[in-house]
Amino acid sequence: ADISTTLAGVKLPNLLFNASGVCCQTEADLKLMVESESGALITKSATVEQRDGNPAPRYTPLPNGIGSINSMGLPNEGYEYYLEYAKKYDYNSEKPLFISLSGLSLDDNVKMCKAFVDAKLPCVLEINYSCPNVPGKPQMGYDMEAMEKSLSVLAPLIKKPFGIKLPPYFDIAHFDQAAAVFNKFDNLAFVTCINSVGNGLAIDFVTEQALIKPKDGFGGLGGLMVLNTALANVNAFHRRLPGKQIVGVGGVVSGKEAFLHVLAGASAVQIGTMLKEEGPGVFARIAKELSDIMVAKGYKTLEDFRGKVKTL
Ligand SMILES: O=C(O)c1[nH]c(=O)[nH]c(=O)c1Cl
Repeated sequence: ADISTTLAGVKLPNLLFNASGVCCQTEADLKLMVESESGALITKSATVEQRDGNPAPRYTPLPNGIGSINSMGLPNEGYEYYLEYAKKYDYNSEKPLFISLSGLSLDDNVKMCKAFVDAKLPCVLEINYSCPNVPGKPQMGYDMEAMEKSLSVLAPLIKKPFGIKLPPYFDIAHFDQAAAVFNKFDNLAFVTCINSVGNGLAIDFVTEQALIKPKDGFGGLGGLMVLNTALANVNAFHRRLPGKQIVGVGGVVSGKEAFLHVLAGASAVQIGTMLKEEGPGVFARIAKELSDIMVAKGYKTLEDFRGKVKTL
């Protein structure tokens, strides 16, 4: 079956790629993504300066495949590293490049976006409004006014289609309020839902210790356990953002969850925890599983079922 897609005007040979943060901090990581069967790749969220991030242990999978917890603390090589990578990238390859930016202030985001705009590159920007793990920095995604202010500056600056990475919302009024902001920006081409479910706490029963070191063990939750919150956010914004696209992320462990994300409205699907645990081979596996599901159900393309979740 045909699992190709288009996102922000660029063609992806298949709808799967990495969630920013996983397998994408260094050129070596990104090379693995280029060599994988993913349909695209996205870089680790960049800040103006290089960051070491939080002390380890700062990521761990959770027992029984239910997911993961992380409090990485935005470790990255600094935006100029990713700008250089974007300048060297082979845009004739069939795999488009996405760049994640997560400035610690609006000025930082302006500085980084300007640099990418001035470089006139084909890569697509995804602005991260939802990092839950920088101590002292509440995430923008839960501050509608701050997001609107940021977008009112960045959207005209970026000019071409771009996306934003959102935290999960849990209240219908918040879906409504967030969509009202996003619908004001025509070149906001897609929203990526969801980032990790912020500030969970994983405790080891035997040792009675938190599993990760930063923030008293508090960190973002990912993996299968967040699937149903992810599907809700994908569908809520699919219903509320006519003319925009949704990138679905959260809980994709097989072709089945990728299928459900498309059914909920996703135009592309990112994989985080499963990529971290299984490695880049996950893309070939899930691509085949999804294609087999589509054949079994009689669907030829993603358009045949995108957003067609039935209600009772
Ligand atoms: O701690 C992190 O680096 C991190 N971790 C996440 O789960 N989401 C993010 O957006 C970021 Cl920036």
